[in-house]
Amino acid sequence: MSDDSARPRVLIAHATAHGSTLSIAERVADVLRRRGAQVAVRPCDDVADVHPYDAVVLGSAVHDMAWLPEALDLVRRERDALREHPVWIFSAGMPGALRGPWKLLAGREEPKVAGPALRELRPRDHRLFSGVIRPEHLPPGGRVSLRAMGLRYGDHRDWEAVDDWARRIADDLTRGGTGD
Ligand SMILES: Cc1cc2nc3c(=O)[nH]c(=O)nc-3n(C[C@H](O)[C@H](O)[C@H](O)COP(=O)(O)O)c2cc1C
Repeated sequence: MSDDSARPRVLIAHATAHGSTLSIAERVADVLRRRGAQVAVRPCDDVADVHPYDAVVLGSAVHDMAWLPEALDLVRRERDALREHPVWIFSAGMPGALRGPWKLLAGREEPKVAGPALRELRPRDHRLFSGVIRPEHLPPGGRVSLRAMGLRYGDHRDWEAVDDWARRIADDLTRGGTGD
């Protein structure tokens, strides 16, 4: 697609504490750009207005079963405008770091962590991706409880899962899924 007016403008807003949510946002952006979209990747705090965009992808790291405050602020601030847009949301957590019975937690966590965004924005889809978790990210108390859960520290990002999700978004946009 060479005519810019025909290329969907997509905002990918993210909230990150240690960078893995941003890396997922950038990966989604790469896929969408390859599929012809014009993509801006911005921290949630820097998003003043979503009106210039045709579609929005919103992602946050998960701390203590909830999105980071700056992502929740964006949902509150831009709720009405976001509801006029097709929105996809993702969370970056640690399902891939859990073992054994604790893995079951991940399925239960998925709808809970993005609760306010799911309720307020009615997104087309939500994914909980695995990010990166290192001991130095956690307070000492958190390290103790996560050790008890058999947490595996490390980089658990699943790029194939991220690419697959981004391709689905691109397919939806190509089918005219911008709601126009
Ligand atoms: C203080 C703290 C609390 C966390 N709490 C959760 C949680 O409740 N559920 C979860 O799935 N992941 C949790 N995580 C894991 C992070 O969400 C995960 O490492 C994510 O990739 C971090 O994204 P970021 O690198 O963009 O900050 C927590 C991480 C930290 C540092």
